[in-house]
Amino acid sequence: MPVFLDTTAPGFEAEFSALLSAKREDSPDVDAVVSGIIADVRSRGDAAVIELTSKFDRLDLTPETLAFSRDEIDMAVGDVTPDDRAALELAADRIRAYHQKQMPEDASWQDACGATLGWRWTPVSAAGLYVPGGLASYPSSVLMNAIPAKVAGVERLAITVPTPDGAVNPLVLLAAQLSGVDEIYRIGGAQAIAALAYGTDAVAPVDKITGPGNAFVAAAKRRVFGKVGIDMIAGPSEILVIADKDNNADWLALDLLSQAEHDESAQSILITDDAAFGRAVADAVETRLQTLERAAIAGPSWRDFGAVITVRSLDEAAELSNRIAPEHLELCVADPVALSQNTVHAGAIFLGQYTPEAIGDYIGGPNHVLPTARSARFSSGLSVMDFLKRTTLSQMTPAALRAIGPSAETLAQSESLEAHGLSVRARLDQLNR
Ligand SMILES: NC(=O)c1ccc[n+]([C@@H]2O[C@H](COP(=O)([O-])OP(=O)(O)OC[C@H]3O[C@@H](n4cnc5c(N)ncnc54)[C@H](O)[C@@H]3O)[C@@H](O)[C@H]2O)c1
Ligand SMILES: N[C@H](CO)Cc1c[nH]c[nH+]1
Ligand SMILES: [Zn+2]
Repeated sequence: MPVFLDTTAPGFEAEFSALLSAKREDSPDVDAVVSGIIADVRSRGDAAVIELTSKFDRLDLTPETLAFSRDEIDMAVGDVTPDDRAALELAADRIRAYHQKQMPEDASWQDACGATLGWRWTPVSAAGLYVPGGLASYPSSVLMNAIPAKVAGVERLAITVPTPDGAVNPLVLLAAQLSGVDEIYRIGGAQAIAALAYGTDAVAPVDKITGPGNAFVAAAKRRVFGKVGIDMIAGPSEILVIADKDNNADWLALDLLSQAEHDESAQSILITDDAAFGRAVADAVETRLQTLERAAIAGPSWRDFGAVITVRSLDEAAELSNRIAPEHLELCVADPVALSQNTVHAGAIFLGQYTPEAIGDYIGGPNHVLPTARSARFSSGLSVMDFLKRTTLSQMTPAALRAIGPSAETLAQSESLEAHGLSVRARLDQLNR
């Protein structure tokens, strides 16, 4: 059973804190394993990647077969049904349209002393996109990573996706084709992240790695950060549903299970102002678990990390939501827009009972790679900005240098940085001659 909490009950604060701090991933063991894998890939390159892929994905590769060939991709994509293709194309179009609106503008202006200042956005040259493939395969994650990169103008896009036992989802390959990916490697886990970061003979290194994955992938991204950029650590999925009693309990049960089925460490929480409705949703979850094919994953996730919290008011629900800072927040209440004004820490908000979170996972348009583990307090979901860098621009005229240069010289002296001051002074002396 998930935990049932009530804000009016004694001991609520302690139980709520325990829920917030529940350890759901990244044990020290994982980090030790990952550190060994990265060191191995750095020293033995393709040989290590091949050996680890055989061990973890039960797939024997050679340096030549690490990447899918064009023929393999064309052949697999040829098997995609027209309905699947149409759905993926619609998703790609909607995700592209949404992300195009995120493109920031360059800026340039002349200030009062005549200096021209501004900034310019440029894309990273090469991005590596991790597509999870262990417990499920994620064509949608290909679109969510590759399309913003392409919109940003990234020149080279490489995907890594594990294919356990060699099983490939042709939609992953089609999604890569639709979004303009250049290379697809059938490797996963920490070895894939290490290959993208440090390069091997078969995999050229990239500048930035994005994409979600399990605890091994997350630990590897943490470790390679600095050598390459990373987007975030997107861990096991989470959903928080805030609902009043005027909802369909079965719909909400399915929404909770939609994230529970990703991973045994996923977290699904319902907050409601009606205790009886909370019970009804929990019962509906149990009923659905009896027939759900992925109950083996969703069941443990719901029972170990799930929660139903009864609150006195929706304002109190919003306060708790901000403390949880969930990856996904569904607002199934009479006025979701008004409530959303108060829910400020969440990766993505889904407004109203006709907006199941699953719409956002696939087709809504916004990105589904989102901050987890309470990091929505300080970070945002994947976007075009993750593939761009902002370079500042400054141009002084002689008059501008005369106006502000002496202050630079003063500040350089205060830091005892002689050459700094002299580099300004030399120019001022010349101008004053
Ligand atoms: N936040 C998001 O946007 C988002 C989107 C999709 C999926 N997800 C999450 O991504 C995760 C996907 O996980 P997954 O496992 O299905 O796929 P995955 O591709 O992340 O991991 C599979 C790889 O893990 C490695 N691995 C497995 N066991 C290992 C071990 N004992 N030692 C070393 N390496 C090992 C293997 O190399 C394997 O190829 C889930 O947690 C899901 O919730 C998140
Ligand atoms: N809900 C996941 C992010 O937590 C994304 C996803 C992909 N496919 C289905 N769902
Ligand atoms: Zn999902």
